[in-house]
Amino acid sequence: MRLDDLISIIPFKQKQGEGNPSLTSIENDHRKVNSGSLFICIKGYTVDGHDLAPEAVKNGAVAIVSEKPLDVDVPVVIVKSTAKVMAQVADQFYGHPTQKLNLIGITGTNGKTTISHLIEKLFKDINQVTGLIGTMYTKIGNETFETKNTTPDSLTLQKTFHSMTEKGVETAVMEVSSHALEMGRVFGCDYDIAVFSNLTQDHLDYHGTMENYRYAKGLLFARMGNAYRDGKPKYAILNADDEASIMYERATAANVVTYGIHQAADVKAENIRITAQGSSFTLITPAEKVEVSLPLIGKFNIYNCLAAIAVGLVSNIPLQQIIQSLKEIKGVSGRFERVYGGQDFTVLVDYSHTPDSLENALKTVNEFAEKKVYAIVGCGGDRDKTKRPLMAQVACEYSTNPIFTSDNPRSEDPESILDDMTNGVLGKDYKRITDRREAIYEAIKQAEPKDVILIAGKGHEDYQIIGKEVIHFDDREVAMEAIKEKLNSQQKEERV
Ligand SMILES: CC(=O)N[C@H]1[C@@H](OP(=O)(O)OP(=O)(O)OC[C@H]2O[C@@H](n3ccc(=O)[nH]c3=O)[C@H](O)[C@@H]2O)O[C@H](CO)[C@@H](O)[C@@H]1O[C@H](C)C(=O)N[C@@H](C)C(=O)N[C@H](CCC(=O)O)C(=O)O
Ligand SMILES: Nc1ncnc2c1ncn2[C@@H]1O[C@H](COP(=O)(O)OP(=O)(O)OP(=O)(O)O)[C@@H](O)[C@H]1O
Ligand SMILES: N[C@H](CCC[C@H](N)C(=O)O)C(=O)O
Ligand SMILES: [Mg+2]
Repeated sequence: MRLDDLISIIPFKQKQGEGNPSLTSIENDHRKVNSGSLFICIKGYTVDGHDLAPEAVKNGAVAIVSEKPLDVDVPVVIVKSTAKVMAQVADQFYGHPTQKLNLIGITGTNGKTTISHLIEKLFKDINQVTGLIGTMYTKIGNETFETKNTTPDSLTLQKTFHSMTEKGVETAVMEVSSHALEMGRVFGCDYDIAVFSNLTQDHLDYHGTMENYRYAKGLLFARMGNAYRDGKPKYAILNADDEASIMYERATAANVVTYGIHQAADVKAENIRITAQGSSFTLITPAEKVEVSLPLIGKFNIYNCLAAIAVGLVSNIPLQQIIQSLKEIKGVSGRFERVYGGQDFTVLVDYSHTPDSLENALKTVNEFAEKKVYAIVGCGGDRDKTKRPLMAQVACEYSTNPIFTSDNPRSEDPESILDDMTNGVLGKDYKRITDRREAIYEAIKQAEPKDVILIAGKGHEDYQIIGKEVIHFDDREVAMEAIKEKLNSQQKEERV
C-alpha cells in the first residue's frame, strides 16, 4: 500500500517532504522498523517516539507520522494525534479485520480473564476457530503468543486480528482494560458483543477517581456505535447487580441483556449452593428454568458463568449446549488453582489483586474452610497505592492468619509498600515477611490438617518484578517445593 492511499482517510493533515513511497509495514517501535516501514511517533510515558524518528529512518523507515515537523529526509505526515491515527491506519492497512470477526470485548475490574476463557470454550465447542487476547496470552486457535499488556496497543491489536482472519478465526474474545479504553488502544475495534463484569476499586493511580474509572469502562459500550447496519444486532451484556450498569445501559445503542443474582435480570441464578468442588444454582432465562451444576468455585464465578451464558444465548447457542460446555471447564490457570502434593491441607493460588477480588476469594474459602485460613497477600509497586491498606484490612478480616509479602515491587521499595499495607491494620494480628518465597514456606510449614492457604495476587504469573529485573517466580512451583519439603521432613521424623 502507498503512503497517500493509507493516509487518505485522515483530515487536516500536513505533509512535509515529497514522495509517496510504498509501505511494507507500520511500526511504532523504532527497533522493529525495516526497510519500507512507516514509523509512527508516539509520545509515551517514558519515551517520546518523535525523538527516535531519525533512528527509525536509519533502520529503513520510508515515511513518518508525527505530531510536529521533524528534521528527516523522508515524507512526514503531521497530524493532531498520532495515537488516534495509528489506530486508523492500522485498521486500514490490515483491511478492517474486526469487521470480518465476531468480536467480543469484556471489561470490568475483576473476572475478565475468566469470562473470556468461558466464552472461548463456548465457541470452540460449536466447532468455531477462536481467538483470544488477554492478560495471560494471545491465542489463535490453540497456538499461544506472549503479551505484555492485557489489551495491546492499537497497532499490535489490528495486526493480531489480521492474523486471526488469515487463520480462519470466526470469533475473537478479548479483555478490554480501562487503560486501553482511555488510551484509545481499541479505537477501530468493531465489537459485536460487549460484556461488563463489575466495577470496584483498582487503578486509581491512573484514573484518579472512581468516577473517571467508571467512565473509562463505559466507553466500551458507548463506542459500540449508533448505527444499526447489516441487520446484525449488537449486544451489551450488563451485570444487573452492579450499579455502574445503569450508566452503561444509558450510554449504548446496542441491545442490552442483563445477568445477575440479586436484581431482576434476563439471565438469573437463584438457589445458589457453593461447595469446595463447585457451584449449583437454578438458572432462569426468558425461555427456560433449569438446574445447573458447575465445577467453578465461588459466587463470583457464578457471575462469570452467567455473563458467558448470556453471550452464548445472544449468539444463538442452545442453552443445553452452553451448560454442557461450562460443565467441562477445568478452571482457569492461576485462578483458584489447587496445588496438591499429597498434603492434608489445601493450598490455592489465586489472582486476586484488588480489595474486592481478595474479599470474594477469601469469603469463598471461608465457605468451605474447616480450620485456619492463611492469606498470603502483597500489593504491586507502581500501582494504585490506595488499595494497599484496604487489601490488608480484607486479609485481616477474612483470614485467621494473614501474611503480608511482596508482589512485583517494580521501582518501589518493597518495605514501603508493606508499610502502606500495614498502616491499614494497626494493632491487628498479622505476619510481615518481605520475601515471597519465605512467606509461602512459612505458611506451609505452619499449616495443620484441614487448614487452607490462599496465595493471592500473582495467579498465572511466573515472574517477580524487582526494580527493572524480572526474575522467575511461580507461586505454584514454590508452594509445591515447600509442600514436598514439609512432607519429606515429616516422613523423616516418622522414621526416626
Ligand atoms: C502506562 C502505560 O500503560 N504504559 C504503556 C505505554 O508505555 P509507555 O507510554 O511508557 O511507552 P514508551 O516506552 O514511553 O514508548 C513510547 C513510544 O516509543 C516507542 N519506543 C520506545 C522505546 C524505544 O527504544 N523505541 C521506540 O520506538 C514505543 O514503541 C512507543 O510507541 O505503551 C506501551 C506499549 O503499548 C505499553 O506496553 C505500556 O504498558 C505498560 C507496560 C503497563 O504496565 N501498563 C499497565 C498500566 C496497563 O496498561 N495495564 C492494563 C491492564 C490493567 C488490568 O488488567 O487491570 C493493560 O491493558 O495491560
Ligand atoms: N466476577 C468476579 N468478581 C469478583 N472477583 C472475581 C471475579 N472473577 C474472578 N474474580 C477474582 O479476581 C481474580 C482475577 O480474576 P480474572 O483474572 O478473571 O480478572 P481480570 O479482570 O482479568 O483481572 P486483570 O484486570 O488483572 O486482568 C480471580 O483470581 C478471582 O479471585
Ligand atoms: N493487570 C494488573 C495485574 C496486577 C497483578 C499483580 N500481581 C501486580 O503486579 O500488581 C495490573 O497490571 O495492575
Ligand atoms: Mg485479566
